[in-house]
Amino acid sequence: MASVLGFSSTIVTSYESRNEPKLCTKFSAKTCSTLCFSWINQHGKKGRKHFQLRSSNGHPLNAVSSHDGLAGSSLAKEDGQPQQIEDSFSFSDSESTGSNLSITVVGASGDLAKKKIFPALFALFYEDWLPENFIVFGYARTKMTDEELRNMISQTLTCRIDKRANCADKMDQFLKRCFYHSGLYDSEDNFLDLDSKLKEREGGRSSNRLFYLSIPPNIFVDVVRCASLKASSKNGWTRVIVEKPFGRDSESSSELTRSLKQYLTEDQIFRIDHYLGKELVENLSVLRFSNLVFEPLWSRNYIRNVQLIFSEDFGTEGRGGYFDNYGIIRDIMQNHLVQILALFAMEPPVSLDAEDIRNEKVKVLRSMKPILLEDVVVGQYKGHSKGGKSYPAYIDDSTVPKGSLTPTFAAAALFIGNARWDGVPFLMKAGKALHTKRAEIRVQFRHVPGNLYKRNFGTDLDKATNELVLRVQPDEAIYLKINNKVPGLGMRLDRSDLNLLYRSRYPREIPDAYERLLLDAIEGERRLFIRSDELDAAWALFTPLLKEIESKKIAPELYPYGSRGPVGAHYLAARHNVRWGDLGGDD
Ligand SMILES: NC(=O)C1=CN([C@@H]2O[C@H](COP(=O)(O)OP(=O)(O)OC[C@H]3O[C@@H](n4cnc5c(N)ncnc54)[C@H](OP(=O)(O)O)[C@@H]3O)[C@@H](O)[C@H]2O)C=CC1
Ligand SMILES: O=C1O[C@H](COP(=O)(O)O)[C@@H](O)[C@H](O)[C@H]1O
Repeated sequence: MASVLGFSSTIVTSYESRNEPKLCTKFSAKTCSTLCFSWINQHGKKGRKHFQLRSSNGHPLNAVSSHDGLAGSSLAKEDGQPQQIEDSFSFSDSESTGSNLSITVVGASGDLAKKKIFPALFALFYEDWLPENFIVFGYARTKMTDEELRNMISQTLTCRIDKRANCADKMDQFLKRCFYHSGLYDSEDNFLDLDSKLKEREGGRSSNRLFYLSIPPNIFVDVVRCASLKASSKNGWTRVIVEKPFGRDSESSSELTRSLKQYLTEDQIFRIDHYLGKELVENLSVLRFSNLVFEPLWSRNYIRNVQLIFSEDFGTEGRGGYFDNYGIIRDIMQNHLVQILALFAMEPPVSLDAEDIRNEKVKVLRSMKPILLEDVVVGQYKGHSKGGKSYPAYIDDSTVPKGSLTPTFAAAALFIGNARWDGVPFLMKAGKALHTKRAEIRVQFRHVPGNLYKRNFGTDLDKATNELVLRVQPDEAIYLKINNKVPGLGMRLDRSDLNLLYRSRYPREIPDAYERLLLDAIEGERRLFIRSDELDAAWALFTPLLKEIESKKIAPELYPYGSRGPVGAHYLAARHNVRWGDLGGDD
């Protein structure tokens, strides 16, 4: 760790950008301002005369993107028109005026709030990432007191495995900052009451307000209208995190965007895709752009296929009602997998700034060739008994309509029609109720031309090509399959792994994706959030396919709960000369 004197030069050039504000929070506010001020002066970044939070891309934040040509964020005026305000958060503001951060979790009684959002907020608090003055409000229709909310939240809070000190104290301190307000999602009056409660807790300080919409999509617009008209900040920024699904197709997604933009500017909307907050997905660009060995190989010249694989070993039990309206292609492929694909395939961005990265991602999405029905396999799990235990079929769920054709599994071959990737199959596979839970990116390289060791491989030359695997979860790892000489006097080659196993190399708990994304939203860093044109391009890719599947009533291939999925997926891969890497048996 750099000494205090070395801070401005050493930490700033390091990739561990989040050590900076964190380090600062450990110093007195004055020392902190001086250190960061000195860095900003030295590097001339924006010339701002106070400490700034740094984003996950290592840049001091201006907290305003120039996308959409806006110089500042806005909040809606009473007439519903966006009104320009200063959009910045800084510790110096917080020092001089004691500015506050108020986070309202809308849908606080729900599953996602309990499972992910409150625990992530606590983890940020536990690790000193939140500003000194922050409060958290839960909002939902369910009647609850502050104390009942605290009890509910406390069930799912955990401390870092490797840092349990003061856990109970920290939980107590966090819970004291949590409050609850019960209200309807479409009632401006109820949001006005929320505004009064927020103001009371904010104690007259200037305040930045973040709303997390952890609710079903049919009420997004009502909430945004009410929150923006009646509970947005009058003297700081107002931002809204929106959870997927962002529509069901191009039309409904555009309609949602249009409705949201009646009350918010694009800069205020943070469309979350939690896969972009996962450690290994975040590392994809680092691996590519900070190592000489990968980028030169990153094209059709050396890569023969790329596989994006998502599987869960449980079904949709309990979520059948939601799932049946969407299906696996909308639930996983159109967002999580396609976002990873765009990051994987994009050209090097001009910089790590959000707009530079999102510009490159959107180019990839717009270069995608239409997905052909013949390049897609859909499946649905059926009931299965194993070891005396029986597992239900998808349609056994009482919330799923009888005879539903909704796919719980899909595999597809996608192609990018640009110079770098022409002809390279990007194979996606996503499924529920499979034999394993995992998410990974697999890159299979071409054969070595004129390989001198051909005869030492045995019969399966295909297995002898290099393969790079980024295991997103579980047990995060990056490994490269190489060919190696088996030690001894003979000349026999063996497949071996160069293995970066995270739990061995970095034996500390990896933050949950929601922690990174919440912190980014607080800091105004948009890099890991979906811009509206990215969303449009992703829907433009999948909407025709979805319509074709639905209008032709394509029957999904049934596969047993807990199996490896429909055999059709193997035929699909084989037609593109691909072997699924996750089924190879030696991974
Ligand atoms: N759960 C998960 O793992 C994931 C969820 N998401 C998305 O996040 C959002 C929230 O998810 P989740 O917490 O599971 O959702 P829930 O179904 O649990 O809904 C959240 C809250 O919204 C209110 N609510 C539910 N249904 C309705 C309705 N029909 N009309 C009005 N209010 C309703 C309820 O609160 P009350 O009755 O108290 O008002 C409920 O507690 C959804 O958009 C979901 O698609 C995305 C990824 C993963
Ligand atoms: O967005 C979603 O993601 C979850 C899987 O998330 P993970 O972080 O647990 O891998 C999935 O279960 C759900 O169906 C989907 O809506």
